[in-house]
Amino acid sequence: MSAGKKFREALAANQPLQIVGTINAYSAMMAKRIGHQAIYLSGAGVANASYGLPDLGMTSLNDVLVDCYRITAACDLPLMVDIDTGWGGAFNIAKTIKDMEKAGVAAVHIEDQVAQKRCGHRPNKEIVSTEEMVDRIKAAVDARTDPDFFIMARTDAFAQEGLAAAIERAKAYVAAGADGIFAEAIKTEEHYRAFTAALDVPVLANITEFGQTELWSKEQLGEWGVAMVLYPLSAFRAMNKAAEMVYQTILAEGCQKSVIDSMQTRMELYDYLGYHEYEQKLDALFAEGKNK
Ligand SMILES: C[C@](O)(C(=O)O)[C@H](CC(=O)O)C(=O)O
Ligand SMILES: [Mg+2]
Repeated sequence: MSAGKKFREALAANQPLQIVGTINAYSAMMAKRIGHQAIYLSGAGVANASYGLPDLGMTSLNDVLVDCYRITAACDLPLMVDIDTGWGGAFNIAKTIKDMEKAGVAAVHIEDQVAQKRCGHRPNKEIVSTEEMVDRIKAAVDARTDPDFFIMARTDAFAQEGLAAAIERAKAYVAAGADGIFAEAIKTEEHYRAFTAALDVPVLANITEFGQTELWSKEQLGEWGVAMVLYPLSAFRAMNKAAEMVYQTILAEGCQKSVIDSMQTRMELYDYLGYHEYEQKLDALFAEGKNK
């Protein structure tokens, strides 16, 4: 089954579908074992974690692809990827889609900000015209080879143009072939209800922390018609805080004993990795060698 098909099945089976950010291959393995159905590679996450850069459109297609390959090699959950503005004009966007499919990605979202983009929850975002975004979507849709590969349009228009204009844009994006709509940085129950009522494609709510959106629950969002709930950087933020505490403690106390309880144990780590199965195979191979 293709990655795109897996994503669509997960979407049909879960209302709404929770999609958790997995900053690396190992996080993706943990998310799967814990029972999640879909995972996400954040554009901000790649910029921040893999390159030490802010989320300002400075990472390239190839920078993001490296992380896609690592994650899809380690975990077979459907992966949604943030492709920012698609990295260029129609040809570039087509290449992005083809490369994402080849990397085993299930779904992407492409946004209507200018190339010099910002995080969706920051002020002073600039957006392109509806026509330009429609062209981006058409280029993406035309380029896919798997009809199940899921192409979502993200609109950042709410902040600048308001609710009605953002919904009009979303409608135009759906008419251009978008399979779903990511309504970025909308704020209230009324906003979500207005989006989901106006559109007949799945709508995604980005429940990112410390931004514009309240941390609405999956149940609340589901009632308002939302089909996908995204937690792009939740685990990453928690990892960072834990790491910060460990670095500080080692320096301040000369020892890590006081923070040992915040650490995943060696056994837990090995369990997620299937370390013992590998080790047993190795032992068996060695034993065979000795019997000869
Ligand atoms: C979803 C997002 O595009 C991302 O790159 O993860 C970000 C998340 C964030 O900065 O909290 C966004 O622009 O919303
Ligand atoms: Mg992003």
